[in-house]
Amino acid sequence: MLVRLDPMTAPAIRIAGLHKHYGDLHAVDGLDLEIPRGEVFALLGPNGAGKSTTVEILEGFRKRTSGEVEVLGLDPQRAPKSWRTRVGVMLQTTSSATALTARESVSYAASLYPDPRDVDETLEAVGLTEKANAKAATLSGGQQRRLDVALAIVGRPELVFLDEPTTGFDPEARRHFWTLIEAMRGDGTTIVLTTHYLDEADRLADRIGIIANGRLVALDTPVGLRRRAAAARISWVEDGEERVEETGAPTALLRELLARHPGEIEGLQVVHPSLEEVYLQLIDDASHEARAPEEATS
Ligand SMILES: Nc1ncnc2c1ncn2[C@@H]1O[C@H](COP(=O)(O)OP(=O)(O)OP(=O)(O)O)[C@@H](O)[C@H]1O
Repeated sequence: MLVRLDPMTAPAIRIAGLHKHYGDLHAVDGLDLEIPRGEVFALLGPNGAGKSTTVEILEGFRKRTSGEVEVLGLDPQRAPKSWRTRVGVMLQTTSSATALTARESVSYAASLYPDPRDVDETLEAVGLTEKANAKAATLSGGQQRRLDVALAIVGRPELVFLDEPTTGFDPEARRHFWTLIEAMRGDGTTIVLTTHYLDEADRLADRIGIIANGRLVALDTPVGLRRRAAAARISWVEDGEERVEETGAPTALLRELLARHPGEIEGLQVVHPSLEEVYLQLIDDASHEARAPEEATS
């Protein structure tokens, strides 16, 4: 049960016991989560894990089966229109392929909000200045996604949902987008993004939630998640042969190596596990756990 809080100061998002069933499928299966204001939160998980369903419930576009949800202090299913102007939304599928130009689309969206950003500044922020007068329908896939980002942020939302925002972006556009997110974080905007790019989550997120089979299987800072894989991999060449050791105490092993080899240690590398390795392990563990009850009954 969510305790009543002042809607103006409540956390950006509160979720308690959220379930969403599609027939027999439990797409969201008992989710509890709180996201404070000003946080950049990344929701990760494999295809079909329940990320978009969760985000769409939070956006007020999908009804939940049960549980409680509060976004900026209000239930999205019952929130008044004024609530929607405080929330920016970028859906997973592009919504911008219209006959309007990029500038006209952003201007129109800006007209719906009480205190919008400057239209040209918004186009610049997403790297679309040169395409401002191009019809949205003629933009490339990546450019349309950039326009979607512009439409989500032009209203100067307190909270913005970005569902796989950089899918189709070239590497330069992704870097540009990261700078934009960092600037929005600097302004105190709460940002919830789903992504399949672990480097993006690692770089941008204050906290990461990993969801599998509709359940949160990890919730931590990027550093905290990486620390879960205790072992570092140290490799070097000794007597002409490559040696590799995995250790939870890399400094101790390095000291020992340095003592044994007073000179240069050939091919020395210390590699810490990436977020991707930790993520894949967590997802693998979750899928084994999900299968275990079925195996027990079959
Ligand atoms: N309208 C619907 N009717 C029936 N099943 C649905 C519906 N929408 C989603 N699902 C199912 O619910 C599960 C969760 O889907 P969801 O789109 O939330 O996953 P996701 O984590 O966002 O995946 P992806 O990374 O592929 O976008 C999937 O198994 C999907 O097939």
